[in-house]
Amino acid sequence: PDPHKPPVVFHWLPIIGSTIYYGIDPYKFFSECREKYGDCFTFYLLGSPTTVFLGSKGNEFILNGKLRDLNAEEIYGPLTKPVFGKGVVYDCPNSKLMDQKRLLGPGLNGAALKSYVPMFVKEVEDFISSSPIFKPETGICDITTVMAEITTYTAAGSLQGKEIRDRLDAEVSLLYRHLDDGFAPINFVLPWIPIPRNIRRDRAQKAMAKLYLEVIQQRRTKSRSSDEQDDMLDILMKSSYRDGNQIPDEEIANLMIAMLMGGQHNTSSTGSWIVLRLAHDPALIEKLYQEQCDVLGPSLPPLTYDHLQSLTLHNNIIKETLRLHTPIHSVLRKVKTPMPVPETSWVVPPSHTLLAAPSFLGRTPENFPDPMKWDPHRWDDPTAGLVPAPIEAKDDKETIDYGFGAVSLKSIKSPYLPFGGGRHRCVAEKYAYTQLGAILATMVRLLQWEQVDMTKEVPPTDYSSMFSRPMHPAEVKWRHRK
Ligand SMILES: N#Cc1ccc(COc2ccc(/C=C/c3ccc(C(F)(F)[C@](O)(Cn4cnnn4)c4ccc(F)cc4F)nc3)cc2)cc1
Repeated sequence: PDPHKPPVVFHWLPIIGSTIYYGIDPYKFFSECREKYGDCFTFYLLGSPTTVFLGSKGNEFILNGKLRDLNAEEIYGPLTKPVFGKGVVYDCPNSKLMDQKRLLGPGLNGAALKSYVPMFVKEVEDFISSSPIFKPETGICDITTVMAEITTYTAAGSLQGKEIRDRLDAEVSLLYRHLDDGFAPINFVLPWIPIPRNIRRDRAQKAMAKLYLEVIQQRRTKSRSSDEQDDMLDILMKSSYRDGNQIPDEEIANLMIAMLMGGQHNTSSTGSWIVLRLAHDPALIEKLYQEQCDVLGPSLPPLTYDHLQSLTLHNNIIKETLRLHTPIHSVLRKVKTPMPVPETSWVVPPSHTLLAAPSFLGRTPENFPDPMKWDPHRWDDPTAGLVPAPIEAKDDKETIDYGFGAVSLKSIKSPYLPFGGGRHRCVAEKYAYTQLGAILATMVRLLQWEQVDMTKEVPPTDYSSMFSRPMHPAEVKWRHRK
């Protein structure tokens, strides 16, 4: 083995290398490799030498890597450009992405976010009162299907705006499905193959973008009643890039599609896992109902953003679910300049892809006692998930601003990073918590549920799609709360 490179994971097959092992269960694969090779090792992912660097040193090395050394858009661009469209996210220089993240901020935080909560609640109430699935008094449903619909309606009913929401039942959901079918790991390597799925994806992207352009035109002509809170579309229509130019309408449309895609997969996967984990321990559902009665009063008034901030058990359930069920398990970067691995004689060459798995630390006993136990109460301990900081930790206050707000430097050392870190850190964390919190609180008010077979374990994880999710079918037995 080459003393100047990280060790290569033994594999039988050329090209395929360890792809299948990794694809079936990344954490199991990483854990076995870590036993043999330590935190930094190289494996072959569909022919590409992929260097994994686990632990907080690896997270720092990759998530806080310098722009001249590491590149995200080279890896993600081919996959996301056909789905999101031109000129946004990974189809533009990183500086433009940082500017786009800055401009998205106000639509994902503050007054806009607060205004979404009644919309989230209404969408869940309408879904449960009108969907044929919930017509009877009790029944069995596939929670991944239900959560996908609830997530789409709550995202459309808030972030996407009224016009898109109103067209959701008919054309938009079909377009969304065609777009989504094009969002598959195979498109990391072969995004251009003209298979029907990709041709439909390209057609759907154009049709979706056209829809947004029509809505933008409509809004430009008819001035909206001023008392309504601006939604994301309003905010982007009023926004300008750092260079003073307004965001072109096409880029506004494509950013809205990116938000829809990103939000959809992360929230529906996490929402499904929350329901499945609670079905395995239904007493917790009653605890959640009790928490709402205690905190909001037995009359259970209409839910507000401020209410959600005080529902501690609800938030700890989301937090604990994200620890074991982080939708994105691997963060990938292209190496652009040879990168020496600190405290070793190794240099990662530009032919390699770097892979960080921030949630690997969420499964290590040194960071979380009994790590594979899903226990929301572990977060009642104020020291849970904190890195044992040396006394003289001076960089506590130090932050860095990549262009969309201050990100703390120390936070990258945390063993709990479900929203990533550094310049590519998620800007929609608060939106995600608010959407999930509103969905969970409303479902708890309307339904009770448990596993079809209470002796079973929680379903296994399907790591093979773009976002890890429960293996299909994931069924729960539910009934309307009296
Ligand atoms: N055999 C086999 C075999 C081997 C391996 C595998 C599977 O291996 C892998 C490896 C890596 C990955 C990475 C996932 C990945 C990355 C980027 C994105 C994204 F860009 F899309 C996103 O970050 C998503 N996001 C962020 N926050 N919210 N959404 C985003 C950004 C901004 C935006 F506006 C909208 C967005 F939605 N999405 C997903 C997934 C699977 C299967 C089978």
